Amino acid sequence: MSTITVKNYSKKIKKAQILNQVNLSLEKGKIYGIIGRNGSGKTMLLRALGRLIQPTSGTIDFNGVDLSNPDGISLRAGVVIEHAEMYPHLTGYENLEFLASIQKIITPQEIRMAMGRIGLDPEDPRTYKKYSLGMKQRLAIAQAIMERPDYLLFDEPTNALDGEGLELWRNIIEEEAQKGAIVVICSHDREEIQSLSHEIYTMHEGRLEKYVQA
Ligand SMILES: Nc1ncnc2c1ncn2[C@@H]1O[C@H](COP(=O)(O)OP(=O)(O)OP(=O)(O)O)[C@@H](O)[C@H]1O
Repeated sequence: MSTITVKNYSKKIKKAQILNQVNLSLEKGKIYGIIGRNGSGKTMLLRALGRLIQPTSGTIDFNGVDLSNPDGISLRAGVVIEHAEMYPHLTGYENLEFLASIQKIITPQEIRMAMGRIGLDPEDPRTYKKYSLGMKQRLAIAQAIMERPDYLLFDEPTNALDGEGLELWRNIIEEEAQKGAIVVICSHDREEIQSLSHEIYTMHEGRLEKYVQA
């Protein structure tokens, strides 16, 4: 079974211990929820999983192979963490088309499908700067799923979504997990996390613990 394993992962920035000996094992096809207060380290953990930061100590491996030295491993992450960098003068579709031109692994039809799954119209002539916050969030979700990632990382992905957007997003993550993706979601919204996740963890001052329901 494909597994991502985080072992004793710590991250210090200046004197602050942002992640403290984090251990976590993520399996294919499962949805993981992480809850925690502002500043507890959730985003930093997602950045670690997305390999956007390097640990001060500890490792992340995929099926036993260290991901900091990932020769020969093809593991695609779909990430919705920070405000996505998009071109303001391009339409949503044109932005995704540009991003897809980097890896060249998907067709225009697949870009359109990804947009359709989250309720965006690929033919919408509006440029990104005219998008509402919720539309921007939907476009970031479309970008994250369009290249069929092996794992998906979402940081508070739904705070600007309306009811319809939320429903579409929930369907997407359930479908992606069923297709075999690993999905990790960080949120303050305990109820949302509880309704979606197979396993839940709490983050507190950089320490991760399994959440045991009372
Ligand atoms: N670039 C940085 N340099 C120094 N400290 C940082 C940096 N980025 C984040 N931090 C600190 O790391 C800690 C964890 O931040 P993080 O963004 O992971 O929290 P979070 O749990 O995602 O919070 P929120 O719920 O507000 O999004 C915070 O104390 C924050 O101030």
